[in-house]
Amino acid sequence: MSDIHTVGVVGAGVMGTGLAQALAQTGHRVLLVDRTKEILAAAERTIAQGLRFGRVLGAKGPKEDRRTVLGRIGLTTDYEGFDQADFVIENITEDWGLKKGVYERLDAVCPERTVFAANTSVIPITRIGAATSRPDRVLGMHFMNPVPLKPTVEMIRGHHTSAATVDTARTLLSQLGKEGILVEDSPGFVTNRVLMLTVNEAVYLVHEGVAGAEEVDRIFKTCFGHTMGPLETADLIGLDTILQSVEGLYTAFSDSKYRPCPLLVRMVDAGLLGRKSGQGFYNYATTLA
Ligand SMILES: NC(=O)c1ccc[n+]([C@@H]2O[C@H](COP(=O)([O-])OP(=O)(O)OC[C@H]3O[C@@H](n4cnc5c(N)ncnc54)[C@H](O)[C@@H]3O)[C@@H](O)[C@H]2O)c1
Repeated sequence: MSDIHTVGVVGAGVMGTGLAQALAQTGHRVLLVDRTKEILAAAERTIAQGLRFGRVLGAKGPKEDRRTVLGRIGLTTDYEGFDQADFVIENITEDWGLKKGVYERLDAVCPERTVFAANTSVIPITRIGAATSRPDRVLGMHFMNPVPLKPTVEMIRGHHTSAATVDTARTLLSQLGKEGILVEDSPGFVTNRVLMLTVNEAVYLVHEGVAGAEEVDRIFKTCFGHTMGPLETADLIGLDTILQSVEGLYTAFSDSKYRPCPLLVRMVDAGLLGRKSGQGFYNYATTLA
């Protein structure tokens, strides 16, 4: 597979901005699409800020002027340029109804050769592939947050995903300076089947008054050597995404062990989404600017 040059990134939230930054920093032409110009403008500011700090923290790619890197990112609300996309990575809200509509649109606007990667948390890749006319060219690429700094990606093979598609995805990952670990399709894959259950159970501990958020996190960090506790991780991911993922697992497995904690539901209803809203289990008001 020859090099991948033009990459469409759908969704300019936490993951889409990180991906656009990582791709542009490694020389790719990026087409970033979201619903409104305002969201895209905010995404551009986040990426500019990420470029300022990312290099210090160890992001991949040659040292380049920030404007050169930002100049590789085209912003669009109507998929302009996607007829040139070699590869598309979808990162919209974890909602099957919304994602289905996006895949139908992508299928219509992208060339037949374009590979689609779903950066979903729990939705089965086989179901996503079936919403397109190219299920052999659809796979899961579950990036970790923050994308520019995380070296490993969980790759998921759907029922129809071809070996050539997996190879193409590996080519893109090597261009990004990342490595993939391939697993088979199942709701939540490996990462989120375990992580979402852990986070939800940690929220239950706070809900039941067994321990405060800080105590829960400190136990994981100091007893198990984790860099972050489960509730800090939840704040980083976004509590809305956690809730959508836990609900997705609950539905997929029809298993009550994935029942969402009422405190998680209440926090999402209250707009306490973690880092992205400035308040979750911890306060980030001073770090948002
Ligand atoms: N946050 C994480 O740590 C993480 C990690 C891995 C995977 N994921 C997955 O990545 C995806 C995105 O998560 P996120 O945290 O970036 O969410 P987010 O809420 O930060 O961003 C989602 C973006 O999708 C946009 N969007 C919604 N509907 C759209 C549509 N029809 N067309 C175009 N854009 C649309 C929203 O406007 C928003 O900007 C989800 O599927 C999530 O499960 C998240």
